[in-house]
Amino acid sequence: MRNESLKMMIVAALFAAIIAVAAQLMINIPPVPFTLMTIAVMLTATILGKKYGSLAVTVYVLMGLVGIPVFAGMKGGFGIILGPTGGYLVAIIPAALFIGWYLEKFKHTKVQAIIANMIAVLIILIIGTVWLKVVADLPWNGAFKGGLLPFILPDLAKAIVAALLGVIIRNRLVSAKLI
Ligand SMILES: O=C(O)CCCC[C@@H]1SC[C@@H]2NC(=O)N[C@@H]21
Repeated sequence: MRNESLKMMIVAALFAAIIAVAAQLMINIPPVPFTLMTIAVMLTATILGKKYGSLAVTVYVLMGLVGIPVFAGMKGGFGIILGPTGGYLVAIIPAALFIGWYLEKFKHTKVQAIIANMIAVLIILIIGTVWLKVVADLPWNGAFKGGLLPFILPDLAKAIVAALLGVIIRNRLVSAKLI
């Protein structure tokens, strides 16, 4: 394995750990917790790009899947993925892929990063809410009230913060040849 890919895999593992920590910064508002996991996912994808950003997010989900308590509230295991909040956890992988793909196509400017991160938030919230509706057997308005409405504005704000910070951090890491 080339040194460069080994270095990027280590960086991706570090970011997976950062996502795990951010997921614990949460407020329990059943049925779905408010958590900083999403901002960490968006930062990761904005900084690392499509390949290593989505790798870091996938490693995070896989760690939880095998039972490491990295999901919100220090939970882990396959049951969480199959449960009411599993859709958000599955959705962060395509969301990270989307951010990386979009920024590779349209360049890493702050405006493009805000657009990419806002679309990613919608991907996470739409998949998560549909999953919540089906798994928790809620009516559509119950799923919207519990799974989408409380998060839409805070998560769009997180998208803006992640985009602005992500572009700055990425530029610094690229200049320092760290990524
Ligand atoms: O069980 C988990 O670890 C997943 C929690 C998912 C929380 C979702 S992600 C999108 C939305 N924004 C939040 O702050 N919370 C929900």
